[in-house]
Amino acid sequence: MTQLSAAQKSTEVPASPASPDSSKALYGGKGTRRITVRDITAAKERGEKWPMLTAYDAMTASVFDEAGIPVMLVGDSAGNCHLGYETTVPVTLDQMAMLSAAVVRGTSRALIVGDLPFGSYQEGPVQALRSATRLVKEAGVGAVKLEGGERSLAQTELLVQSGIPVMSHLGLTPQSVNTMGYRVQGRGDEAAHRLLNDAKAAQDAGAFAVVLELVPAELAAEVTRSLHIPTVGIGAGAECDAQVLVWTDMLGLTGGKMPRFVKQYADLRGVMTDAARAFADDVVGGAFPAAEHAVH
Ligand SMILES: Nc1nc(=O)c2c([nH]1)NC[C@@H]1CN(c3ccc(C(=O)N[C@@H](CCC(=O)O)C(=O)O)cc3)CN21
Ligand SMILES: CC(C)C(=O)C(=O)O
Ligand SMILES: [Mg+2]
Repeated sequence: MTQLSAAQKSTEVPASPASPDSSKALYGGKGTRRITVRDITAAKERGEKWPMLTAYDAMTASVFDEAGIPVMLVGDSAGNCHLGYETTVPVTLDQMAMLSAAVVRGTSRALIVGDLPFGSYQEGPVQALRSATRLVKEAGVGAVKLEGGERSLAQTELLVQSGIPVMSHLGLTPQSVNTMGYRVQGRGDEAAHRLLNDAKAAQDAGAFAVVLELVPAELAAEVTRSLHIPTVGIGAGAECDAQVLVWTDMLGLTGGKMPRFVKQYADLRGVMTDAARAFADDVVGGAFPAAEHAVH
């Protein structure tokens, strides 16, 4: 066995609560192995905030992985943002399996969460287990997400008992657009109480995290304080443990009217439009290909 140097030994001294061990951080930490749901649980205990982005393909996912994004969601928002549908409702489990597999292949560090699409878990726990098992075995996801608290309780329990980590999704649940519409959820005492109950039910059923979509910030803060699992906000204020955005919204690729919770960090749509026009102009004008692009 090799002797540890003094410097190596000193890194093993447990961090005091006053100076949290930043080497373990989900974002900006030193870890290189793939993140697990246990790392997510530990982050809540440290009071650490973390970012999540959606991804639908290997290349985009590899960029976010290299940027250090610790958790990626293969969202059924792929319906809108990748497949050209109006809503997430038509998305199939076959499509989610294909996209999830690509995102897993494109990443080495992020925890990949696969969204269970509409119709793949509503029939009951057995259907949910069959669907989630496909995403785990065929695509290699580390966890799945499903919409609903109380109404998806039996599904969450069976998946967790079977060894599949579950992220729950409450508030605006887009798969229920035909009954709920796209509206803020949890406004008013009764609705707020129902949401808090749903969150606790998801936690008790074994969920490792809960997405809160379009929920009043004060209510999301209360849920965050009440749970020992992290809350992941989207339009749910700053007090959530984590934040998620749809990647094409965040990078300005989606186009059209954005939900007000979106912050745009780039203008990919503008960049790509300009590049496509520059290429087209070069082809039409004869500037491309130049001599160095030809083979002889
Ligand atoms: N591109 C994209 N981004 C998303 O965030 C997203 C999807 N697609 N598809 C799946 C769901 C659907 N989501 C949505 C869809 C619409 C609103 C929306 O219309 N919000 C309005 C009104 C809210 C209200 O005041 O009640 C808003 O201005 O935020 C919000 C979230 C979030 N998800
Ligand atoms: C917006 C997030 C939470 C989602 O469910 C999705 O992208 O499908
Ligand atoms: Mg979704």
